[in-house]
Amino acid sequence: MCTSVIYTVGDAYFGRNLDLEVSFGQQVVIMPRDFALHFRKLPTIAHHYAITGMALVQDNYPLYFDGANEKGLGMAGLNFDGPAHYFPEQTDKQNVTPFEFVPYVLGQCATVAEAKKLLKNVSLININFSDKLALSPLHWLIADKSGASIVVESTTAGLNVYDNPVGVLTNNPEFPQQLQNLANYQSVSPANPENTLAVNLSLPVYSRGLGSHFLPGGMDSESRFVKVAFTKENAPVGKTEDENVINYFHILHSVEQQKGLDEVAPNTFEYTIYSDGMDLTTGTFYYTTYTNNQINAVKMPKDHLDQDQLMTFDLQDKPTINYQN
Ligand SMILES: C[C@H](CCC(=O)NCCS(=O)(=O)O)[C@H]1CC[C@H]2[C@@H]3[C@H](O)C[C@@H]4C[C@H](O)CC[C@]4(C)[C@H]3C[C@H](O)[C@]12C
Repeated sequence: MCTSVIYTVGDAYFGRNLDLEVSFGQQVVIMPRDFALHFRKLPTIAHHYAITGMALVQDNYPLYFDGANEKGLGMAGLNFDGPAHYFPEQTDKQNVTPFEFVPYVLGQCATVAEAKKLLKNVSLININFSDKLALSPLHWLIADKSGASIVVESTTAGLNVYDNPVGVLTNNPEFPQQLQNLANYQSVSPANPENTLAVNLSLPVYSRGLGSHFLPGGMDSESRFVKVAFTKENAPVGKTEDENVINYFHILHSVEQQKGLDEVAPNTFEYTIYSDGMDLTTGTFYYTTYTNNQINAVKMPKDHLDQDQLMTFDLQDKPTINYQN
């Protein structure tokens, strides 16, 4: 499972938890403006917006899991196994394969409004990256620094683009059902509850936090959607970048998966391999990993973006314990 959020507090922070049982060897990858973007069925884009994100580089091609561009538009791909459907090539469409989709959008669009326009004529097609790397069934959260966000889901019905009033995405079911399910939890609150069950009964408020008693806490996609929406909507607004980055990671870590809790095959457990987020105004990319809770950061080198070579940064995965004696 995975979770992606946009947290808007002056600057906006966008990113995700990557939850899986195996790591792909991903790195932080900066794609500068002149890195030639080749497509299977579309003309090459020679000059585009620069992108920073988490990607697996294969044959000098960055397969982005998530990222954001220099204009403050972010995009993350999350598992959508079952409903996801990709199409054969269509003559009247911009045919994009899912592994090209993140750079296709982030390379050309500065805002969610621009992305919506671009998506009007896009079809996601079923062409694998290679024999070894088949397509993944994904859906995507796209968000910009104004806080606007959309969800893109390619199903047998076609390419569905939904406005996202919550600014979060997890996995199945389809996005409209996630919103419908969220409505079931509207009485959950950070405040102590009022007794509306039976006003003549004296019910003690025996614990702090009783307003969130019915907040789901499971690893499943619907539970994480509700929990992260609650955490994000009630997150404080910090006064500094440090405070907001810390708030942001607390939101993502509220739905992180610890090893041992989500068995996907006998004795194999999905866990949160990394959590990341970009400040969509400054372009600084932050991340933590399962073994290293220290927040690491890679700045967008704004004066060195007019070039054509990828910049890669290995994940800092070693535990950092600050021994005090
Ligand atoms: C598995 C990842 C999504 C995490 C997630 O949602 N997990 C939940 C699993 S489940 O619902 O509980 O089954 C997705 C996100 C981005 C994906 C990667 C990116 O799309 C980039 C390439 C695309 C290639 O076609 C396949 C390898 C790949 C490198 C993908 C592997 C994998 O499918 C990734 C890493």
